[in-house]
Amino acid sequence: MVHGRVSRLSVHDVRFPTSLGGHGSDAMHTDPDYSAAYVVLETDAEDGLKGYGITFTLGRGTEVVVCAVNALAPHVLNKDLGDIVGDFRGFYRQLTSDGQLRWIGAEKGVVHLAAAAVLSAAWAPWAKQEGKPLWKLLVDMDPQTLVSCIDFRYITDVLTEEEACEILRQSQVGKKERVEEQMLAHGYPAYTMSCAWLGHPDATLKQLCSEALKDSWTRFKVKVGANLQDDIRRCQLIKNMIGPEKTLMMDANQRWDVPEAVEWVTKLAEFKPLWTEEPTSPDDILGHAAVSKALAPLGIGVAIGEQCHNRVIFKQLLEAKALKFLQIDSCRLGSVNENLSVLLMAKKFEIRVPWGFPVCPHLGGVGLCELVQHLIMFDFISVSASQDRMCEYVDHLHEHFKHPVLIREASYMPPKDAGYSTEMKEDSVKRHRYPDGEVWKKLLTAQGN
Ligand SMILES: C[C@H](O)[C@@H](O)[C@@H](O)[C@H](O)C(=O)O
Ligand SMILES: [Mg+2]
Repeated sequence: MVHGRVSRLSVHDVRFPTSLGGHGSDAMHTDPDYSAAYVVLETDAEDGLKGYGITFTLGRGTEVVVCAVNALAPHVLNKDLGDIVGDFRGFYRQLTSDGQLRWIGAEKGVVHLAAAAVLSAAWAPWAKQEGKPLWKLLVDMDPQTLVSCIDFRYITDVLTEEEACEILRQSQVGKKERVEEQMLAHGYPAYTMSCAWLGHPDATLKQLCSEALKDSWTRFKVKVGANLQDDIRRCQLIKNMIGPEKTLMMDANQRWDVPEAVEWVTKLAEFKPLWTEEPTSPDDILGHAAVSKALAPLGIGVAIGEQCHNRVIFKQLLEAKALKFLQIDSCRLGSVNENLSVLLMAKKFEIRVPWGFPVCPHLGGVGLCELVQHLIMFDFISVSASQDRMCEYVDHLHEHFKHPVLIREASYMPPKDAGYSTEMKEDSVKRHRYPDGEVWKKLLTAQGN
């Protein structure tokens, strides 16, 4: 079991100027600078153990998340990591139920993003001291211990602790084969979002798409939603390049009202997208149900999740059959703890619909690929055992991580290094710290700031 008392919490505002190249841009987030509130927990453990946690942001506003992390610090400081992970449910509850801070949450928005980073910073050393990558730590954990990390508050009407344990027990069958014959041999299938950000001109889109085809990618997502004529032109362009056999998905990032979403996507139906992502506000469960119902006859599913605050929203989306593809996000939800509850709920709800709510996580951001890869490995091996899932991939900023993702033949290969892959390179953090890192000093001076 992990040990070491948390002696210091530091949190860094780390930003990458991705907006300069239009990378990461969509119909609502036109100039994202992929950024992170990066948490480092130092301990008094003799091995010099540190915990690294990350939450993804878009540039401005990272300083607000940094503030929220600092506000949560008293819940972590001077605690023994063994006590934290030994009662992970209690620690999750403590962070998310702070009697004053919960008023500006609770379990949503900035404080929840901050809680996710702190929780991840506690998961990372646990895996590290056990000498396992996080996915393996989860896969090897006995069901009782695993569910003891989950806060079931607000979801016991659809998933109890006993049911969650039962799901995990049942999926013991075939686990060894899923690890060895599937994940270690072939990895977890992925799709690429890197070619078709909204701010990419057509020439860039073409070039990136042809490179992706050469690299064996068979599934592509394109940003839509700002201008219908542009969408038609860009979808046509991609479809011409990838051909009818390869898969296309569309992502509107909450741009439309409900009727507008149905009308707009119907006009793009000729490109046969597998899904339309975030057609409208992520808070509008019934709106998504209406869009799902209207688009089902066209064979287009609804995907949503990257801005769904917490497990309660997912519970409702599942109950209302408002989505077809469920997109967890390792930082939007309360780290591994809350993601586990959503994975298990998706499994529980599987029997309600013929398509079974495939979990296809969100990864468009810095560090998300590094984190979520652990969750999908665990999901496939210990929960879903389902072959018809895929995970997003974006080809940005991996070089800043100590243990970057490894993609082979358009699949995520299981990470081998012990830990949660959350640690960034010291030099990258130093150079990209906002506003005093060398990269920003130069940029801000050039902009006359
Ligand atoms: C601002 C971000 O890049 C988003 O556009 C991105 O996360 C996106 O929605 C995605 O699905 O990858
Ligand atoms: Mg998206």
